[in-house]
Amino acid sequence: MSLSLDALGVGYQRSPILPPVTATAAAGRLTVLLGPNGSGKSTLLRTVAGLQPALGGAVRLSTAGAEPVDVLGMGVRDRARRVAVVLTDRFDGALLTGGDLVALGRHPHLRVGGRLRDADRTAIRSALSAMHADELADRKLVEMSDGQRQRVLVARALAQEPALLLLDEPSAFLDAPSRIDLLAVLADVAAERQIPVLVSTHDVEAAIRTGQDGWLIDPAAGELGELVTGTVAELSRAAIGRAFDTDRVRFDPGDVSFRLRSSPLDGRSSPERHG
Ligand SMILES: Nc1ncnc2c1ncn2[C@@H]1O[C@H](COP(=O)(O)OP(=O)(O)OP(=O)(O)O)[C@@H](O)[C@H]1O
Repeated sequence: MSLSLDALGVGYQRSPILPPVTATAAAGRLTVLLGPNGSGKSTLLRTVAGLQPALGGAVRLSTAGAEPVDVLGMGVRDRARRVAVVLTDRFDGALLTGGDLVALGRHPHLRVGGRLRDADRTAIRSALSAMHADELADRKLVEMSDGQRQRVLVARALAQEPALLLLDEPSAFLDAPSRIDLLAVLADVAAERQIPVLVSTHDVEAAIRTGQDGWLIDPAAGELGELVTGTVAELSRAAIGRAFDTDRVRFDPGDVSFRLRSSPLDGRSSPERHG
């Protein structure tokens, strides 16, 4: 199952914020969506997910040997079965347990009456396990760290058993090691489930270390910006710098990090210890 955008029109009130987007995200691979603040990552993801109207074009899911299906033309219930979305909004359900929350992911698959069956319980367990969150099944959300809560939110999306997983900035509240770890787990999920996983992130360094393919929005290219695609290694060589560099900060592809053009740390040898 791969995702392809065909001249997808992205914008608000009929005004595009990007040129028509044509790109693919392969099954089994983690595709990271990168771009500076305000470049259009969330708007693009929301449009792919069908959460806001496309200004034109198509979003298709293709499986080898079968006709591609048009995501934007699907009914709401059908789309909920195939496309899972994790957004940045804080989840308001603090008294639910992790298991309760993940069970909500089964909702599109339940029959009238909404009782969980064995297959649903298996999907819930497998989603928690894929996110290394088995021990959170009985813990209340209010008693979880941001990182634990994020894993359970992603597990809820996996419990949908989607053909496509979309995540908007899932690592926003996480520390640096947890950000890398979450992206690495998402790469495993893509490989194990053989689905495309498309994730937007501000953490370019973690994305390059863990992602496989990238979609990069370069807002300075052309009138409306440009979407550049490639492997993360290809993007990091020049395109990341073109999109993100400023007068004061530049991306160093050699050690995959942003640096001040003149750093106050230049010439300092090691931290001083006190006490
Ligand atoms: N509801 C809206 N109506 C009109 N324009 C909007 C709306 N929401 C966002 N925009 C504009 O669309 C552009 C892209 O915003 P978007 O939130 O998609 O960018 P982003 O790359 O996700 O940003 P960030 O990295 O800061 O989260 C911005 O210029 C923004 O001002």
